[in-house]
Amino acid sequence: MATDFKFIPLIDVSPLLEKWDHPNIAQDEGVAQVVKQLDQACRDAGFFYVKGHGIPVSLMKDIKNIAREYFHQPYEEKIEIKLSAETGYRGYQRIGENITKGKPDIHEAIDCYREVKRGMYGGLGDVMQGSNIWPSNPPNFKQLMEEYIDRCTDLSRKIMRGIALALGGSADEMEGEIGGDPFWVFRIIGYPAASISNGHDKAHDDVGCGAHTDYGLLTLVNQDDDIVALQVRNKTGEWISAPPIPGTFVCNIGDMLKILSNGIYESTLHRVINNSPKYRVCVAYFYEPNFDAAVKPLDVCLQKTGGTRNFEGAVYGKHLVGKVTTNFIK
Ligand SMILES: N=C(N)NCCCC[C@H](N)C(=O)O
Ligand SMILES: O=C(O)CCC(=O)C(=O)O
Ligand SMILES: [Fe+2]
Repeated sequence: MATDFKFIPLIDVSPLLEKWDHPNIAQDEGVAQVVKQLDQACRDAGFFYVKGHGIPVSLMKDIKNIAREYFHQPYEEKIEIKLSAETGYRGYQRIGENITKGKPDIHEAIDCYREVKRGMYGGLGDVMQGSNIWPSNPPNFKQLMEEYIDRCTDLSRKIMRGIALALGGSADEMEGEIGGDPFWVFRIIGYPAASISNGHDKAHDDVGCGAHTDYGLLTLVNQDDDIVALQVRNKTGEWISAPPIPGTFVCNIGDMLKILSNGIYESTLHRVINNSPKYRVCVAYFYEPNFDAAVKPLDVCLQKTGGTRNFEGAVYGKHLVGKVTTNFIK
């Protein structure tokens, strides 16, 4: 992250969503305002809240509540959809099974990915091969989550158009070979309430998710309304809270956008600490490049940064597989 930001800005993206496929989008005054705010937020913090996003707040709430219902079940029920290498790393992981920088994360989760069919990306796709596994309870879980995922994909594509303009590119700069057929990752996460010891409440600073960056282009975080737990690191190393703002998404930049922008934007470190006496639910949608995209700095960003590549290129699918295969305790 480039600056010592103290808070995360809130952006109303509705003017961008109204004009997202307009041929003269770059000339529109309302869109230009949104683009300017996106650019500032991406440079300063790599994080921003989004409102005016068009996803019904009732749906945002429903999926958190249905996730809460799922996590509330006994372990034997939850483990019916166990994540393993055989399921293409899809399914349920118990508390402490995901590790970040060698330490177990104090969260449980269901991981989902866009479907990968056999041979779809040659050998590159083998590890991720499979379709999502959904719990049978609550009964409408799959249907609701799939509807939500579709809406997040659509919203992310439109926000990425604004970010492409912010970088000085054309609106569809991040489509085609880069993200025309975007891969996505979806995590339904539950963080246990802070533990109580010696008969009195004591926050233990259990790390719900250790400091990390996200892997792709753009993340949409839908977090519980009443718990402050997500923290974002600024340039001096201070942890800045991203408190819930009901009805909004917390958005952040992933590693692939850092490379594409040649470092004009960075993927900011963040972590989760749930010190509240309540169980916290968060549903995170990750919009990523095409699985087989060879990601390298965009020409327009190279020109702005003096012409030298600040990062090695990366094949997105390889980056993902590298993470996924080292994220779990054996
Ligand atoms: N798909 C994404 N971005 N997942 C974020 C989880 C981050 C924690 C993971 N153990 C890690 O170390 O990356
Ligand atoms: O729980 C949160 O607020 C964010 C989770 C997160 O950073 C992630 O899953 O990548
Ligand atoms: Fe994250």
